Amino acid sequence: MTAAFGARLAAAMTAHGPLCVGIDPHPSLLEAWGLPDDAQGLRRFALTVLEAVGGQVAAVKPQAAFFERHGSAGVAVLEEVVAAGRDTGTLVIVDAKRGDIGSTMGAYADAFLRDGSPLAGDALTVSPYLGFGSLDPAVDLALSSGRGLFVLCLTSNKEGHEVQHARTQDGTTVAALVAARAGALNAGADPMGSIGLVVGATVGDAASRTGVDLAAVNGPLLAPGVGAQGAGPHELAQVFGSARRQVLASSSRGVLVAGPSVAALRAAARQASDEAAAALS
Ligand SMILES: O=c1ccn([C@@H]2O[C@H](COP(=O)(O)O)[C@@H](O)[C@H]2O)c(=O)[nH]1
Repeated sequence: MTAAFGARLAAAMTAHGPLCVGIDPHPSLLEAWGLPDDAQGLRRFALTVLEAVGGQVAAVKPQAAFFERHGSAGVAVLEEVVAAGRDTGTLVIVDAKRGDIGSTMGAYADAFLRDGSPLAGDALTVSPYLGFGSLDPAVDLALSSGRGLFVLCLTSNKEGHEVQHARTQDGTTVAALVAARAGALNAGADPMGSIGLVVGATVGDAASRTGVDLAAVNGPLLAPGVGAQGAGPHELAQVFGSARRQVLASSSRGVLVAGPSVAALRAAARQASDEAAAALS
């Protein structure tokens, strides 16, 4: 039986530091790397990133959108990248941000979380904005298969507050509700549960302003926004306070601009990981 995702991630962060490298084959990066904007270019790009950081960082996070924009050929590359990432021993978080009514969510869960599915990594990003309970099929399958979820809570984009800071009739914010539901699923887990949140490293004091108790989530906190979106060590320390040990900082372009040299990519990832570790210690 596979160990729980939360325990596997905690061990990976202890071994390699608290960094997730995003695999985001932007057209502009493909061009900068001298690669074509097609499925072969994607494949070369993603496998180069894995050669550089596989076994060196806690996790990688392929962004599904950049593969899907190439249709079935791109999705086939994503499948290859998920398998190759897992073969390196590095945890693979598929950033597909799925969310739908429960019956359809069951199909997404089968695609991204079921043993044997070619798109199933170690964890999946999901959206709770059809109601947290709509995620139940994904929660059930993640927990029974040793996988994890990262539920969008306080996202790194400037528009996120329109929905996430909104208050329900009793004054609770939407973000606080999402965080409390994740925390309930992680209750009693040691060292931490498998139902994480996405909390951008760019959100400043939003957690305290929205009443989100990050430490009480007792699960991993995926923190995009490091690097290209402007957040760095100072912001990581500021945003996460006493929940620092749960944080997996995520950087895509901030590392990827160092390519296509494998050595330069590896060095950029090591520097980002060391900086995150220092900020979160
Ligand atoms: O709140 C969120 C949730 C997800 N993301 C994703 O992370 C990466 C960020 O890329 P950078 O190049 O490091 O800016 C990207 O795949 C986003 O879709 C996010 O940025 N914010």
